[in-house]
Amino acid sequence: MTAKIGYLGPKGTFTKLAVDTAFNGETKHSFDTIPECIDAVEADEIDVGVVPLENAIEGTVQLTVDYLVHQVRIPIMSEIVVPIQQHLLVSPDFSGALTDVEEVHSHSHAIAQCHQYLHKHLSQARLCYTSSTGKAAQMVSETNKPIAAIGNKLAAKTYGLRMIQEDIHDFPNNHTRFAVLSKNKASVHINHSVQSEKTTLLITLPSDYAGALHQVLSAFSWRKMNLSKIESRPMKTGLGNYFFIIDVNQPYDDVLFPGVRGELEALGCKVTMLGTYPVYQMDV
Ligand SMILES: O=C(O)C(=O)C[C@]1(C(=O)O)C=C[C@@H](O)C=C1
Repeated sequence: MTAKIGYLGPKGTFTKLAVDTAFNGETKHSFDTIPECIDAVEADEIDVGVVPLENAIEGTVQLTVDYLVHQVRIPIMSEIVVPIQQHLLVSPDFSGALTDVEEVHSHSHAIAQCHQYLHKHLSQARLCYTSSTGKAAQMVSETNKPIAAIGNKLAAKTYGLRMIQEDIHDFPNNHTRFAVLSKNKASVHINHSVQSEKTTLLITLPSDYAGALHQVLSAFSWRKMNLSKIESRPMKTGLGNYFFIIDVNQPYDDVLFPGVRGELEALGCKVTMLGTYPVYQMDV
């Protein structure tokens, strides 16, 4: 049976670009928000959900991480990494200069990736945040007002917009990681070569004491387990309470990971695995 793939939509988002590159043949369903997409996987309305996880310039997509940690626990089955190029999109009828643009619409992450450009060239324009870059492009296509969207070439094509300025992101090596979420591994078919394997752990420390994080990291370090990311997020139980999300650059195994878990649990930590999965780096 063909898997149903959900993504942060509407058409023309970077998530849709990632989904189109990674999956072919499957049916694709657009969701307006990240929580709606994750909820649909949880409710078995779709088999797979694809949502943004982290951008090279702006960092973690907090909404995705917090939703996966606090609301709905669905394993990460794969990670897709795609290059990100942000363009300034206007209606084909817009004939003014950049200084005539009154508003710039986009997703907060896309706006953040272009802060310097906006500061230098569009300081008069009001910044308006949308649920995705595709949504911003759709809005620009539906009005006669002198407004612009930040988005990709697919959005320009999908909504018939003109790219008034290409490549407006502030740093060149721009990529975003997308999480492929599913309850069932068999639903995820990505026909690309695997670049690496990763395991993401959620670790809660028992209480704030000197050297706690050092002890946690030691459990990985003396086993020579390479970490590619460590990030703390509030537990939402009060100021000063954090959990850590740790990416380990290797797949789960039956010796090292149980060893780490046992050691950390002996220290009073709680360890939860958010996924052990292949990473696919793609050109879109
Ligand atoms: O709005 C989109 O196009 C998305 O897919 C979301 C998102 C993000 O959340 O980071 C994805 C990639 C880009 O970094 C900008 C926006």
